[in-house]
Amino acid sequence: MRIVSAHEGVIPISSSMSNAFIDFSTMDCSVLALVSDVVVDGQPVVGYGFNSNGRYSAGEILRRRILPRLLEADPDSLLDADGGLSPSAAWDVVMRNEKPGGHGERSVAVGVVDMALHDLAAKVAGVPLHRWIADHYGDGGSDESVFVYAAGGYYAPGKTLGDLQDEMRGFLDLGYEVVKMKIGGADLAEDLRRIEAVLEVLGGDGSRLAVDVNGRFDLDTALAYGRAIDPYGLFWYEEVGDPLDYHLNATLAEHYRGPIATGENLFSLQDARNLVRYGGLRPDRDWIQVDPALSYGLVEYRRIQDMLAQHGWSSRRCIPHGGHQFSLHIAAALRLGGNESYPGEFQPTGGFADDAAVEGGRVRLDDRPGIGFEGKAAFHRVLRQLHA
Ligand SMILES: O=C([O-])CC(=O)C(=O)O
Ligand SMILES: [Mg+2]
Repeated sequence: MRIVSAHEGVIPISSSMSNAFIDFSTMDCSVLALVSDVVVDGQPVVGYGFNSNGRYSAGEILRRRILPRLLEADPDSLLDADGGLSPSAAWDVVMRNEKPGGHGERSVAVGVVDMALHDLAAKVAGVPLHRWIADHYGDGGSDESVFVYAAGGYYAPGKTLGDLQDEMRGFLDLGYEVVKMKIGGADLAEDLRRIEAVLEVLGGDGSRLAVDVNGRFDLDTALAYGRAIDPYGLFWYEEVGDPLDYHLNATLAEHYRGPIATGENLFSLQDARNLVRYGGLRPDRDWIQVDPALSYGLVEYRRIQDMLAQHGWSSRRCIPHGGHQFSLHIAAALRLGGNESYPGEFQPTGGFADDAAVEGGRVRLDDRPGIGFEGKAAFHRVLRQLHA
């Protein structure tokens, strides 16, 4: 098989909400279609990718470096020994002449391509991506359903405590059992009022509430909030300091007893390894949130999984950031602990297939070939326009 053309674009996923660090008024996202020469039912098979949420589009890197390398490569160099598309062979091709380190937005660009390659490979094989991953990288099987938590609880102009409670009630009505809200964008007293408002909706059960600081706190603030929220017994305390400040994280882990989660802004094997080496995370309770779409794709994510296993970490301690369908397949096939979900935000990319129902806090995988963007009508319309 051959990739005959690549069609890259940028779409807005903007909104009026904010976390503790950024607002999303100008947030956008790279989208990609890779058209192959394989024809099914009279149509070429096309692989789609996009760059999750929270980092801006990476079109310049895609157009100037990554896609030209892919399209100009000897087509056979992109195939495995059986003649199937090999995302890991393609990874070596698109990363040729790139220095190590300084991952920046390059990892985002490669992640978009890696997602589209995996979508394409599974579609050509005629199987859902989780099955393709299980067969090629996993133990041959996959989890039938995946734990998902509903992320939201952003700051927004005019948003009241009642609005926050309604948002969380909406998540529970959809079938979620664990919800996440932002903190760190207000002072401690105000954030505690917000947390307690959400706990009221959860019947006082802190183990069903995660809070996310988006890297805002210095060490003193991290510890002060930690002392204040400790009695709630929360699901996790997320990305408390700068993502690369491993010492802050390690000090926090010495003082805060509850689970800590981090990793959504670590974009490489090397950064993730440094987190495990120096970040003080505890494999019996903490969570690693590396997002395969932002961090050089599934090819790199598998390297991260191998590294974690070497350090005694179970794959079940990983719950990727991003709330996208790609990681849902990865979570099922690599037997992760779950996946984030965005029932309300980041449209049209956010969320799973239109018919994906959450039951008891878990979502079942469907049988559409590939990632299954075709089951997410509004997003699929955008993706189809790329190569119309
Ligand atoms: O607000 C964001 O950028 C998204 C985020 O941290 C998350 O999903 O955990
Ligand atoms: Mg986060």
